[in-house]
Amino acid sequence: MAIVAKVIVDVPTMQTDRPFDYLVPARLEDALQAGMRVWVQFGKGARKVSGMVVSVSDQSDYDGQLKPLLDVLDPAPVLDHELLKLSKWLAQTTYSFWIACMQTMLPTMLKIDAVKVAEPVKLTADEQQKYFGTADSLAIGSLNAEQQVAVMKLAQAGKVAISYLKKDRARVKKIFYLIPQLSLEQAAAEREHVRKNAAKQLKLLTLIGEWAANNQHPALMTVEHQYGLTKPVINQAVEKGWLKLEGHETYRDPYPELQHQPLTKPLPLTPEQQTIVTQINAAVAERDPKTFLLEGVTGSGKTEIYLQVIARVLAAGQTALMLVPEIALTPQMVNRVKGRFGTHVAVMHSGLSDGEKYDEWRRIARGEAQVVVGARSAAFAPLKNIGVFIMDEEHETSYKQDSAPRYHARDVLLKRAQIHHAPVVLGSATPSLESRARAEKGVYTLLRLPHRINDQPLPPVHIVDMREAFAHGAQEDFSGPLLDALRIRLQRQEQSVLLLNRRGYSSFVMCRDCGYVAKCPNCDISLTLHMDTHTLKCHYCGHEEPIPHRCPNCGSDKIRYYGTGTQKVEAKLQQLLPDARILRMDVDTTRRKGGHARILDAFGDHQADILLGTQMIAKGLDFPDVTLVGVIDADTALGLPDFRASEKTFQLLTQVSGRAGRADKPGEVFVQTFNPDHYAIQYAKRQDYEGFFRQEMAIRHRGNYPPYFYSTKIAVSHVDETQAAKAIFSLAKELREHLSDQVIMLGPTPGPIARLKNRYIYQIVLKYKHEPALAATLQHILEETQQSSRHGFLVAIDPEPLAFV
Ligand SMILES: Nc1ncnc2c1ncn2[C@@H]1O[C@H](COP(=O)(O)OP(=O)(O)OP(=O)(O)O)[C@@H](O)[C@H]1O
Ligand SMILES: [Zn+2]
Ligand SMILES: [Zn+2]
Repeated sequence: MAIVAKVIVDVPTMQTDRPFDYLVPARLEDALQAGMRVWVQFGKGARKVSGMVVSVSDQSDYDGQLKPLLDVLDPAPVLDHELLKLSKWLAQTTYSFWIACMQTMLPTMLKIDAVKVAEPVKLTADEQQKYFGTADSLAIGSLNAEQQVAVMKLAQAGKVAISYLKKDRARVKKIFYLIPQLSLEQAAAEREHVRKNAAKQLKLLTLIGEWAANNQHPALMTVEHQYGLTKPVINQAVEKGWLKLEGHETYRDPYPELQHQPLTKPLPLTPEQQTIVTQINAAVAERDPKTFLLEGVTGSGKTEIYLQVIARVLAAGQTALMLVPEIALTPQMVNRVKGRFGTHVAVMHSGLSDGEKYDEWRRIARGEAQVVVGARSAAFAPLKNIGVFIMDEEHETSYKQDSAPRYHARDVLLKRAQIHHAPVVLGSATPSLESRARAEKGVYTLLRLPHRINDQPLPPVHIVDMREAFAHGAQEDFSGPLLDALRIRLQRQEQSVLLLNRRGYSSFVMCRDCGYVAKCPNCDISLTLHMDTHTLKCHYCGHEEPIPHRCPNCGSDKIRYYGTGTQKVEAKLQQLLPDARILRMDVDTTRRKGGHARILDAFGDHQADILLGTQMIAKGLDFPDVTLVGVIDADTALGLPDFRASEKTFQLLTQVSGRAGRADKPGEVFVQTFNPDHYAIQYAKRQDYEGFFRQEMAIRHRGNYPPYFYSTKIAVSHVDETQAAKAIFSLAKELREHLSDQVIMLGPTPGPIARLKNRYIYQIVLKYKHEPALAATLQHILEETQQSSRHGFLVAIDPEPLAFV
């Protein structure tokens, strides 16, 4: 009987988004398993493409002659049964291509596909610029689904060649060891045959004798360093048969400095902590996939709870998956988990090199690491037998991916929890409204830690009305009360943290004479200044140009940089407090690898009195001598047309306030604002999450916003604005026909960025409570646009978007 492999091919289009049957050649019959990548011939031209085996069967639904599968890429499955199942669920719930979802789950180095420009280049200058910029090749994995389709089309037109770069095996890092092939006596005898002036060879022979006698296999690297024996000398010895080189796979350790620290001991829990740990442990033991919402004020000891639950899970022979927001993956958090569980921990976040990521992934897949700490994409870590899922700072918006597949890591954890029969712990001092509302309804179990460890009070928060402050001679960004508080800290040799709540982290260029702002020629967005390369870049399409010295519009030379302003604020602060030692943390000072860690270490070391930074300083920092937190501009987000603006402001203020007075010295917070009476600011002053939750829920209820309503955003884009507009209106009509009249439709409107990568965007937001026909309707719309994609339409569907506009 023939064995058939069901393969999802790496051709991300709607028509190919299903398994195709291939005949498994006899030589592979025993070896082939689901979750392995393979080479197959596909389509009219019988192109060679890669694909993923999703199942192996002895039956085929296809009547024609099956093509044989060409080859396997992986010696073992890269996706196990659970992750394969998860990938299908992900594709359905995010309206994405199945193959794209599977690729999202794998580390970059396992993605074998890169697209290269064909030689000779047949792309028009426009196409070259649009897809490749100045590069001559690009990884197709770095493109979104729509771009991938576009590039595939270029490939079909023979304009670019697809070349598959398989790097993963070559990139396995190996350590070579020297295995003596001579005994002590043989080595001595061999010395007689060597020229007397060949000092290196004589030395090596002596060493070989010693290693043989002591049964040692020294590492090549050590031998080179310790004895100054160069590679040619050793290669010669290998040729002569004195030595053998043996390569052993090894891992890159992203945190070498943590290697030799003694492990920390669990702290004796407070009664509050103990009650919570007991409840979570009970669910772990009963394999109850329930969700806990751990609402604990800042500094209440949530992390210690996570660590003790993880310890319990490990003791039972299970594994643990813990997510933290990218921004909080400071060495502080990694230290705490690695410090407790040492080599059992694998870390996954974007700060690691591709090689490091790949190594950590392999350690997990092979069962060598049982605890995973990572950012969003670590939700797909290939752990087996997971005993608990933890998501710290569960309200963080970085858990939602804003390109396809548009998934939320929280949903992934909840789904995996069902498969593994394990509980989920969502922790935060300021839970998302969605999660807190679910706890209210009893869908999640609410656990609360209302007190700080050692019953330290939460720091008092003073609201400074900046309108008044300016009347009383405030110095630009600094009110009198904040400056006084800073001076007191300097006298007492205590530390302060200052938050500059500027929206976005980008800097731009503007002409002071005519107001011209440098904009991207392809997108409706200003270009971002990069001082390191001295260029202006578009973060959306990659367009890059030199910084102008004269205004291209009016010719004036008064063209200036504007930006987050941290540098300017720092200069002003230094002028006001000449003796203060200030550390600045923003995109510029953390751009280089490890920049983040260096600044935090220096601050922890008391090399500075004041840490001044953007949002990245608000989270997870635990410095005992910080007794003052200042927020320079609390309201920047409040003016945005975003229904989550109040929630985000409240969360940010509460989180950053939580950095003060965490140890025995009491803390104090100053929040400067132009809206002192705004409820988000008032509740943050009282650090009253529950109060804020109730008021905000009332407002969401009145506006029919989440969490009272579900929402989905649908965007259509086209290079021709009229076409895009027409398409969105016909799409709106179709949605109205198929959906109930309970659905609230916002739009059609132009997208928040009206043009991106030369495509005009129009959008619709749907709000609804229960709409069983929605998924099928959207799926149908996607299929339709695929048909019409030769007319250049692209549709993007975003379930539960972070923002409507
Ligand atoms: N049971 C305990 N006994 C003594 N100290 C503890 C205990 N639990 C936690 N701590 C200490 O209290 C401090 C605050 O705890 P932790 O950082 O875990 O709080 P958190 O709730 O995670 O804080 P945040 O949300 O603000 O980051 C830490 O320095 C921690 O080591
Ligand atoms: Zn100008
Ligand atoms: Zn652009």
